[in-house]
Amino acid sequence: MKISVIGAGNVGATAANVLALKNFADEVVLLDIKEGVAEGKAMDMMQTAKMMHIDTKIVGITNDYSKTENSNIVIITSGIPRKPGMSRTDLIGVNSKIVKSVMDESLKHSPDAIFIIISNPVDTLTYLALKDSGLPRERVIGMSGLLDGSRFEYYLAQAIGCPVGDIDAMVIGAHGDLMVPLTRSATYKGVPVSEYLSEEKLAEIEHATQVGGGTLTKLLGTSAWYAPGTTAATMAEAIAKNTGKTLSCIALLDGEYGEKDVCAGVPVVLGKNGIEKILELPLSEKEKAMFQSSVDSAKDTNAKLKEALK
Ligand SMILES: NC(=O)C1=CN([C@@H]2O[C@H](COP(=O)(O)OP(=O)(O)OC[C@H]3O[C@@H](n4cnc5c(N)ncnc54)[C@H](O)[C@@H]3O)[C@@H](O)[C@H]2O)C=CC1
Ligand SMILES: O=C([O-])CC(=O)C(=O)O
Repeated sequence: MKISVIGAGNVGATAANVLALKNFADEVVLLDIKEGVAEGKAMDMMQTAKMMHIDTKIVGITNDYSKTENSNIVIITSGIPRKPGMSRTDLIGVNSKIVKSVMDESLKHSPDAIFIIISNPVDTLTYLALKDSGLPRERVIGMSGLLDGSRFEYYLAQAIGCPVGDIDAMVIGAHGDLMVPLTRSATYKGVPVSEYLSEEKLAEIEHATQVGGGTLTKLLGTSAWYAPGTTAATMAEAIAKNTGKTLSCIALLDGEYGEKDVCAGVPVVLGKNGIEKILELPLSEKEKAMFQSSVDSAKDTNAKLKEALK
């Protein structure tokens, strides 16, 4: 199993490190355009190998895609992150061009790879990567729902006062402030969280989840990386190990949830072919309306692509 991570910044380097710690890949290649940075980070990680029981070989490279040859999975994190006060959509001008060129180069060297897109605005850049490459939707997957769900679970666990591992909750929709935390089906040890938390508290948690990335951006001065990098590695693991786990991921919708020709977060069964299946949840009328508004926001961003790529 060979996995390439394009972009050796905060998210890319974290993804590579977590992949190495998970220890299931033969090789992880970290590539960046900044001279020496990927090499340095790979060397630094390799110097933890004995202490952390890592058998995976981590290779760093400056812009030489031949080293990514025949990757099974390519994770694209290249691009600029937002700063406090910016929206993810503000990144489209710079990042659409970067993702398009990185996708083209990666595909030349790894024609059979499954692609995980991270760069923002991620729903739209997943759509771009799909359309530009002409790959089937099974092989181009965006990362966000699992991350947003982890934030939702964190906030719920904080409020209930329990370990986060005892909470199960999911977020669907586009990766923006209109994302849809599925509170109705969120549980603490199988019991609806509404048994433990008031409507007001749950509304507060939903909002905190929706703006979770922005909150971290304000605190850090740039956007988050530990949970995003870990989420990317976890998606790659589900694909590489063919687990069939259902994770919320960004997929091209083709009639599911009444939507077509748009990428947004939905529950996806991940396996050796990438997207094995999209699960259609029985949403309430309120959830359906929220999902619709969220997907409409992704469509609005998609409409900016043509101009952005000029
Ligand atoms: N989908 C999601 O949920 C999340 C998405 N993101 C997005 O991920 C992206 C990366 O974020 P960070 O790692 O924090 O940024 P960063 O600035 O730390 O790293 C980005 C790296 O990409 C590299 N890069 C730029 N152009 C490149 C190219 N053409 N080829 C190869 N590498 C190139 C830069 O040199 C830099 O090292 C941002 O767009 C951010 O918004 C971040 C967190 C979560
Ligand atoms: O907030 C950002 O810009 C980065 C991101 O998508 C996240 O952490 O959710």
